[in-house]
Amino acid sequence: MSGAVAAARVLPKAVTFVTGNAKKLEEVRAILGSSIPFQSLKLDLPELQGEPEDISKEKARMAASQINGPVLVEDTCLCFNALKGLPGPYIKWFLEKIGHEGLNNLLIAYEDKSAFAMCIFSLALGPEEEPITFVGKTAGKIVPARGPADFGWDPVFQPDGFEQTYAEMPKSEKNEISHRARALALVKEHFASANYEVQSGLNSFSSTK
Ligand SMILES: Nc1ncnc2c1ncn2[C@H]1C[C@H](O)[C@@H](COP(=O)(O)OP(=O)(O)OP(=O)(O)O)O1
Ligand SMILES: [Mg+2]
Repeated sequence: MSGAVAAARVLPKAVTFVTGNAKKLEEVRAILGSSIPFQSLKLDLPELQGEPEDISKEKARMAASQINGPVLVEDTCLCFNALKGLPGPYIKWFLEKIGHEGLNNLLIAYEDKSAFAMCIFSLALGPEEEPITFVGKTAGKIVPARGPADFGWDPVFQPDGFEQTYAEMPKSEKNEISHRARALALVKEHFASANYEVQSGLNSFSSTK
């Protein structure tokens, strides 16, 4: 389904962004501002296996059936080109087990330190609906950790064209070029053209401008 839907689609309630990661939520709020009204819910959804887009879609299906309403979820991958895209969606466990140094060590045998950060949002309008995906990528390279270590692998990812790692960059700058910002730009475009109407109790709003 593309973003160009003519008839207004009534959603029973506002979209819920489901994540167990407070930092992700913080970035999504900072990037979206008030452009898309959403609520959030902290739920630890299972970490699935497979191709990144399938993982994100399945995550949305699970969240939509738990919430019984429209949901937005996001799955983040860090893909090393020398390793044909791994750790990819498994970056969470790699980071947890081997840390920043271990991530660098994975590439010791390779000259190619290039990588890309990828963020895949999936929007499911309800439990029985096929999720729509929005993919954002930012190319860069893996470097020894620099900068504050308060968000995941930010200290070891240096985006192309910048001298700083994600962790060293001012948040506002990161939020302009990040994989998450690029995916959210597509989410915004979709909401701007999809003509959703939300009805929840006394409140209602339309996603069109
Ligand atoms: N922008 C980012 N910069 C650095 N690290 C990130 C970023 N986004 C996510 N991470 C980390 C957090 C996780 O360890 C891993 C992504 O795994 P993922 O399953 O998408 O997140 P999560 O399990 O923390 O939240 P969720 O509940 O939304 O799945 O990468
Ligand atoms: Mg997760």
